[in-house]
Amino acid sequence: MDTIFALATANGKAGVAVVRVSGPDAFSAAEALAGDIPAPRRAALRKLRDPSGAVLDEALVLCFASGASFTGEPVVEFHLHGSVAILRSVLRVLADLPGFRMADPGEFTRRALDHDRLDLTQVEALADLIEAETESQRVLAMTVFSGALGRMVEDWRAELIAAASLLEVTIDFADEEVPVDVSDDVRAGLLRVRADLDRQLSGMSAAERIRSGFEVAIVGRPNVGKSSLLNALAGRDAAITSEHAGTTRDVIEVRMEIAGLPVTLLDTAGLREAEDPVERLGIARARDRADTADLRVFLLAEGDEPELEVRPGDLIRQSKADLSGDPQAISSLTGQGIEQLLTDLGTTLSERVQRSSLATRERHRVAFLEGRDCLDAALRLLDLGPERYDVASEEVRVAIRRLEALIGRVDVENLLDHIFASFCLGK
Ligand SMILES: Nc1nc2c(c(=O)[nH]1)N(C=O)[C@@H](CNc1ccc(C(=O)N[C@@H](CCC(=O)O)C(=O)O)cc1)CN2
Ligand SMILES: Nc1nc2c(ncn2[C@@H]2O[C@H](COP(=O)(O)OP(=O)(O)OP(=O)(O)O)[C@@H](O)[C@H]2O)c(=O)[nH]1
Ligand SMILES: [Mg+2]
Repeated sequence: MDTIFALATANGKAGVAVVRVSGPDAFSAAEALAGDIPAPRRAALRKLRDPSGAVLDEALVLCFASGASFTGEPVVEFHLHGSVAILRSVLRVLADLPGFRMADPGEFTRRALDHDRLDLTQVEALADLIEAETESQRVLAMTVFSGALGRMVEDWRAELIAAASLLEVTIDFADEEVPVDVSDDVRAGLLRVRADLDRQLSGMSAAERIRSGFEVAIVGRPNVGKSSLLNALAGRDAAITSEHAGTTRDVIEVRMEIAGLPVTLLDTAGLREAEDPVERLGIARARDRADTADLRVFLLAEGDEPELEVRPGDLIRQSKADLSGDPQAISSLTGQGIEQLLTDLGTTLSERVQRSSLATRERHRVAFLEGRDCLDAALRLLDLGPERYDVASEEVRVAIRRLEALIGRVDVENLLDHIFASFCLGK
């Protein structure tokens, strides 16, 4: 097996840059560059030299023994001064060591998976953790990274194995005169797992929103102040505003965090019967995006009615409070009601992620659905009586395999490339 190395920290100038080395010969990198192998888990200050003896940097060297590292392999870290030139010189020395090569993106984590340091759900969660930009994303990713989904799958697995074994014992003793009816116990076990699967499935859209974010569209007639509101909510001048009705044509997107949740705010073209063909295209886009958004903020001038269907959770506000003097209205000019609108958006969105599942990905959903189908089939067979117990237990075994694929217990080679494709170099 190759020994791999890569910059583990972000590219470019920095206070400190960490180069990570993992593999059977990792310690020889410490020897080659630092002259000795510091005691494991003790950061040691060393002059790093190239083979000619020239000093490349004065750095911290940190070794992890095989079986007690992130990857499970011997690992050496060089904590360098974050200079592009130092980094290049150190990487060159490493590349010249026999059996050493640059790591592929995600390859350290892949080795951690291969050495059972992480299960597949934890690998995915690690990718999410690194991508996390909001508080809710960090909390969800951290929960799964701590192994919560993996433990849940292990519990289901244990419950299902117990059920299948009960059935199989009954089959084995079918000829003997021991009339034990196991069907109630088996049914209870299958139903427990089934209920958990249902709960996870119904919480998936919330989890997906935490991962990918909510879309909130600001809609209303031209000139009511939608773009001004977008700018006020985002706290920056993201969209052009003007006194001309029909200013906004394309959908303007602004990413922000509301109540710890990732939100994309959409500013849209004002809705009206327009003559101008470009404006008409903009309005068609506005309608489409408002329709698919998770939530709409209807911004109205005095006397306006919402132009589109108002769905549960949608917010309706009157604009330009400073002109109307209406204490219920909001004003992007004075800021009246803007904080409250953010609070209301946060409350509405938070309610939607209350019962988030731990499963966030399509492959989780597919495994849950397939597992549940097998359990349903098993439950139906169970009702047909002991002659069908063998087929029922086979269905339970298939359910177990489907769920095992979640944590990578069964062969998932073909999945790995897909999962690791999203990793950054050095992870
Ligand atoms: N410098 C540095 N910081 C880092 C990492 C790293 O690799 N290097 N990590 C990497 O992403 C994270 C920490 N993750 C780690 C996970 C496990 C082990 C480890 O050595 N595990 C052993 C021993 C456990 C123990 O002593 O408690 C083990 O699990 O057997 C080290 C780091 C975040 N910070
Ligand atoms: N007095 C006052 N004027 C506002 C307020 N909000 C927006 N305006 C003004 O109203 C005009 C229209 O604002 P925009 O934000 O461009 O309106 P819009 O809804 O995006 O308009 P379209 O893009 O054409 O659909 C501009 O002149 C803004 O300065 C407000 O709260 N108070
Ligand atoms: Mg506008």
